Amino acid sequence: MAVYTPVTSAELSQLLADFDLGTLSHFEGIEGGIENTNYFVTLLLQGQKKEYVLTIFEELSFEEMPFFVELGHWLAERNISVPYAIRDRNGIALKQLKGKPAFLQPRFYGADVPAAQLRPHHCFQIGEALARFHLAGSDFYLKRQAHRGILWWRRETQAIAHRLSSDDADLLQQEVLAFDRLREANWDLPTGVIHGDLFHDNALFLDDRLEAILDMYNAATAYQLYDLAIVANDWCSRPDCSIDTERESALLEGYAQIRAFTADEARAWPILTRTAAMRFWLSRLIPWLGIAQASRQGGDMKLKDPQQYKNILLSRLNTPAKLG
Ligand SMILES: Nc1ncnc2c1ncn2[C@@H]1O[C@H](COP(=O)(O)OP(=O)(O)OP(=O)(O)O)[C@@H](O)[C@H]1O
Ligand SMILES: N[C@@H](CCO)C(=O)O
Repeated sequence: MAVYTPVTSAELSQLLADFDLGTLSHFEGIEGGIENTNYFVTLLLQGQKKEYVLTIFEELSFEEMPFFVELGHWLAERNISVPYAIRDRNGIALKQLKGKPAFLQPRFYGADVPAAQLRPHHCFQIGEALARFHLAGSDFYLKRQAHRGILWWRRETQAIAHRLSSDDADLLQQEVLAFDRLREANWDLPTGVIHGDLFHDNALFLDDRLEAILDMYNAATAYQLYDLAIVANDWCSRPDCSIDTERESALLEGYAQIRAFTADEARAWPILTRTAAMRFWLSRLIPWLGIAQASRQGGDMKLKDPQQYKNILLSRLNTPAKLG
């Protein structure tokens, strides 16, 4: 259960008093997420019920929030189907609940597709949607360094090395260095706002059509192809962590029909699929080792399996990914 911050109906009603969306009819915690607390909130306005989602941010500070609030508005205004923070009657979208940043957003319908049911047509659609997201976000006026990006993985691989086998520590370090070399090469790798965590559980499908992309709180300014690599590793890997090339081809085809790849992106693809695997191996390892989970109170932190991402990395090393 991932409701880390409990709220009462009185607290919620107080927040809702700033909006003209109606009165509180019902609310319930959403199980499933691991980073933030989410509630489905049903409001009654002129006899009609309408549903929203309230997110309370467990890790992001108030200072970090404007990037995400603005990004949601920016993308939604460009017809990208993502949640955005609803402004109250004074134009304020970012709220405070229990001392934490919070906002209310429209509810989307549909469900994520379980990993075992992902097919090429899902991958094709998410590829198209990600390319549209990248194009819409390419001139977004705010920039953000990923909080689990290059500085973080350089620092953390050093910090945890003594807790790992020397083979694992070397493997992480090898991929950190491979990304450093890629950056130094100054290849033509389009940069812009990326989603940063577009796993299949962050996409809703309705009647087999992609309805919305959720959970943009790892968004940052980075290589667009790196974002696609994150998607490929999650959406296109089999239970044994090998890559399903049929799904991966569909993903790349869907993406490329919206935004064509550069020649340098084709060269960078095998490296970035490994970087993306290293990033999630590391972010899963840290809580697994019991190092960093200070901000969670009142709920159990759900741990994801680091070994899966180590195996995806090994799979990417054994069979380098190809673009085109
Ligand atoms: N706007 C929305 N409309 C419909 N459902 C939503 C919306 N926002 C969140 N949800 C539901 O809440 C779940 C958790 O949301 P989200 O992925 O943003 O949380 P999180 O804690 O940041 O998760 P993660 O584990 O991916 O980091 C989603 O999987 C989805 O079921
Ligand atoms: N998608 C991440 C967790 C949320 O950031 C993972 O599977 O490790």
